[in-house]
Amino acid sequence: MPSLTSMAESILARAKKLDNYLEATNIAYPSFDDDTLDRLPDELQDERWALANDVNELKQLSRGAAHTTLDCAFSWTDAVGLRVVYRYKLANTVPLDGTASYAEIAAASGLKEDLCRRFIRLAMGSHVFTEDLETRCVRHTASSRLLATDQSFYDAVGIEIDEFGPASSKLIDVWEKHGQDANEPNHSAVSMFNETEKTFFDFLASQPERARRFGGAMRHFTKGDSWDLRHLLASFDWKSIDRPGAQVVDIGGGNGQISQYLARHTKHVRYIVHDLSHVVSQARSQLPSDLKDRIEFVEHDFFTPQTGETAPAAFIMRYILHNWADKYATRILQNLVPAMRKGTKLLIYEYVLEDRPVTDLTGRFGFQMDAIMATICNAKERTAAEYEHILKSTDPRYVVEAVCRPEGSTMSIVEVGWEENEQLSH
Ligand SMILES: C[S@@+](CC[C@H](N)C(=O)[O-])C[C@H]1O[C@@H](n2cnc3c(N)ncnc32)[C@H](O)[C@@H]1O
Repeated sequence: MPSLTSMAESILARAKKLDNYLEATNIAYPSFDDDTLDRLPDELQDERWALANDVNELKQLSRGAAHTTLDCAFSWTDAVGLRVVYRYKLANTVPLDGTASYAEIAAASGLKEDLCRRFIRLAMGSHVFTEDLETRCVRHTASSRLLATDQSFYDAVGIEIDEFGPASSKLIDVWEKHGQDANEPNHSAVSMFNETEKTFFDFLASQPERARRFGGAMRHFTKGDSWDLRHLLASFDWKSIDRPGAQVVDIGGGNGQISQYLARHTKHVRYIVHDLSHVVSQARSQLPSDLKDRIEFVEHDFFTPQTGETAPAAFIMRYILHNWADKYATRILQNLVPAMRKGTKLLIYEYVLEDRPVTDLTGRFGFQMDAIMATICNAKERTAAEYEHILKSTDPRYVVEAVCRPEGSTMSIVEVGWEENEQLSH
């Protein structure tokens, strides 16, 4: 491990770089009131995240082993403070540019004044709100102001703190009841927590406000450059299949977001979006008219085999396999086999998990997603080796040809080919 001084020097060098930019462009230094680092250009954003990672390492070393572990153990207390703020919409009870007394917050929210004071002060430990020391009134910080003004940010906080977090308390109970290889989506921690035998998505279908929140949260989480679909273009040689007559089948393609984007960036390929009937009928009616000759929506349950009459140039799946345990992921892959031919590609567009421990704050996201997938549907994020394993165990003719994560992208493409090998096919 480097010395504390050399770690601090590296932090200093990064901080200076950011300060230099802020000073040169007359942007204020960041404060808890104004997150000015959001205004850094793309090329300096990486420096900002590197600074946060370095500071986090130094913080953990200086807190020491016991305190760092206890910080993690106590993190539920921060979460519960934020949950109270979320549930009682406390951010909306404080004027954006003024202050509110605890009595006013209590009157506006319906939460007892004493509880408002205690839980808001708990949240203040994470710089969600601050208090005017003279008047003892509450004022916004950048974080609480975001909660009051950005609905998808509010939804993202809500889904974690009010849905997934509490449900995760049932994860171990699920393993004890259904076994450690529990893989039924309707026996998940979310299902147990909500006392239902429904899957999370079926359950959401009967809860319009929670379904809306889920959609808002997903929009927030997929904002930003690292999620930009241009990375999908850089992950695969689309020109290699962009010829007259070529078809790409978008398995579980939802409203066709991926197909629409690809249709606008390829010339000839036709996109066939497969999904369940209720999704298809809605998606069809929302398809922009200029894409009607390039995109077709077809009802197809991916737990039934492809007909195999025509072999598409490629199948693509985004956010499909990570929703399913290996048992089901294998069935989905098995059902493509009748349509696979030499030259057909299967493009799995997913978060591909690192096969090593990751401590940096950005890279840990994949492991956090993995915990979420376990909680909501007994599913998982997978490493490249795990993708290879489920493909090979489904059918040895599947061959992983590349795993590509373009620079700056969160998502990767696992590019899979099909080997028509006489010996294997008999
Ligand atoms: C997480 S969404 C991903 C949607 C789309 N691939 C995207 O990336 O925008 C999962 C999709 O799988 C679809 N789905 C779930 N079960 C299915 C099944 N048995 N057959 C076909 N589609 C299914 C859902 O309706 C939903 O559109």
